[in-house]
Amino acid sequence: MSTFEITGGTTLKGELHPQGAKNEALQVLCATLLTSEKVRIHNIPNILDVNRLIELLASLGVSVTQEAKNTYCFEAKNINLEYLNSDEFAKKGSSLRGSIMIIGPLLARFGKAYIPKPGGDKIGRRRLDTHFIGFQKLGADFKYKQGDKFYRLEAPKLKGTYMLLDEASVTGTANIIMAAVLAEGTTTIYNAACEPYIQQLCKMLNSMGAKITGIGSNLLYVEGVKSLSGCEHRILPDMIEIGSFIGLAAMTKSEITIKNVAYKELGVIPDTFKKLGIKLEIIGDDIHIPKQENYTIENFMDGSILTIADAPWPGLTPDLLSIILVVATQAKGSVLIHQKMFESRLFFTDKLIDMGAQIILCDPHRATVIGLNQENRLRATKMVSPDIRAGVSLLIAALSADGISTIQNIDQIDRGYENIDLRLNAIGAKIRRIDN
Ligand SMILES: CC(=O)N[C@H]1[C@@H](OP(=O)(O)OP(=O)(O)OC[C@H]2O[C@@H](n3ccc(=O)[nH]c3=O)[C@H](O)[C@@H]2O)O[C@H](CO)[C@@H](O)[C@@H]1O
Ligand SMILES: C=C(OP(=O)(O)O)C(=O)O
Repeated sequence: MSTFEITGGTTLKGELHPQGAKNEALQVLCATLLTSEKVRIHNIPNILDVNRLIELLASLGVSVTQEAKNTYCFEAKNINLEYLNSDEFAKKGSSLRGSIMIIGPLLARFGKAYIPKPGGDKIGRRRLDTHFIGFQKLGADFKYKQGDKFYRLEAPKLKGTYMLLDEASVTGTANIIMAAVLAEGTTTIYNAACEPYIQQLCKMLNSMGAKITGIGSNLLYVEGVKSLSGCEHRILPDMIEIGSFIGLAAMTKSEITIKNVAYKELGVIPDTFKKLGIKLEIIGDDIHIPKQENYTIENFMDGSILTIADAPWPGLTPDLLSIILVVATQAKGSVLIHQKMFESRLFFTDKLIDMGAQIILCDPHRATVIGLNQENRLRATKMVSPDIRAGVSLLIAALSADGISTIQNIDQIDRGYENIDLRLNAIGAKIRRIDN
């Protein structure tokens, strides 16, 4: 496992270009399995999770051609379903969360799909009921034995139906949509997740000949078609990376411009950072964060302490809460961070407390942060990255801290951030990658 050694306390200055969105990439890559024709995808981020999924698709028989740095062409003409029974598949499939989304396309096109229990962040229980109940409603037979780490689904034919999802699961909605596009008849999905990731997937599928309406809402209609054709698709900039860069600028008192952010797709993210007192200027489609010596957290209108909580889209994505928490440690004022979705995502606050941050972890879901107003810098320390977003939050904390910090297990960061060390060093950061 590699390590980052970070010399903190330097101010950064310059432009950052966000990578393509990890969570969209994982969906649209799986969608390439739905057609035997060529699918060209632009702006694919060069990150561990995406590269692992591309490798998995190639092992399944998809022909993969890299045409430019972030552009690939996929052709799923000769799929080897036998691979699903191999030990190698069991290992590769369980190494990331996104692999779960090969089920919908495989089931729709080939009538069967097996998948090992997927990986991803260990941030609490991450159930998959929504996926499997959805497939069962479409007529699939689902087999899973407790202790067996494999899920098996078979369906000679999928039939459209009405379904009300028990929760607005992001990958669950994507999976069900990809199964429904080739089902017989119309599928209505209510309480669907509607993140830009899902909207992008639906637009891509429609460009392949699918008939999906209601895009952007939580009520989707999917009229099944007999087959899909190839297409060309461009992945949106990663909104979580954009949020991470805004937080980084504020914490390190840096002036940073984030280029081509697709501002319209960012939902409540910019306003949430503004509530922490961070100034953002929108110039064309760029976000410019001016150098700020201090930032003051707003209270609610009645004077009570601000709460920032996650919620299904268009609410605030849970993937930014760890970053918001770390940024609040140097703000003026207090805020309650409420992580409603995941139950183990706030434990990394112990590390921030070691560094001198004032945080009370009220319970696994809630933390109160009392900002230091940039008066006392955090202290450098040694830490291990527990998950992707905590990892980046700790990186931001270390960049703002006095002294030299180390973060181990940075594979967790590489899972979702493309060459983060090189990109930040280019604007003045001091991060050294040590390959162990
Ligand atoms: C590969 C991928 O795309 N991963 C994302 C995806 O994971 P993923 O699709 O796995 O997450 P889900 O949307 O299924 O659910 C995440 C968690 O939130 C809970 N939940 C979900 C919906 C809801 O209305 N209420 C609720 O409490 C679930 O029980 C679960 O514990 O969506 C998560 C939620 O945005 C993000 O953190 C992950 O980055
Ligand atoms: C939780 C995340 O990823 P995954 O679902 O891949 O574990 C994330 O991107 O913050």
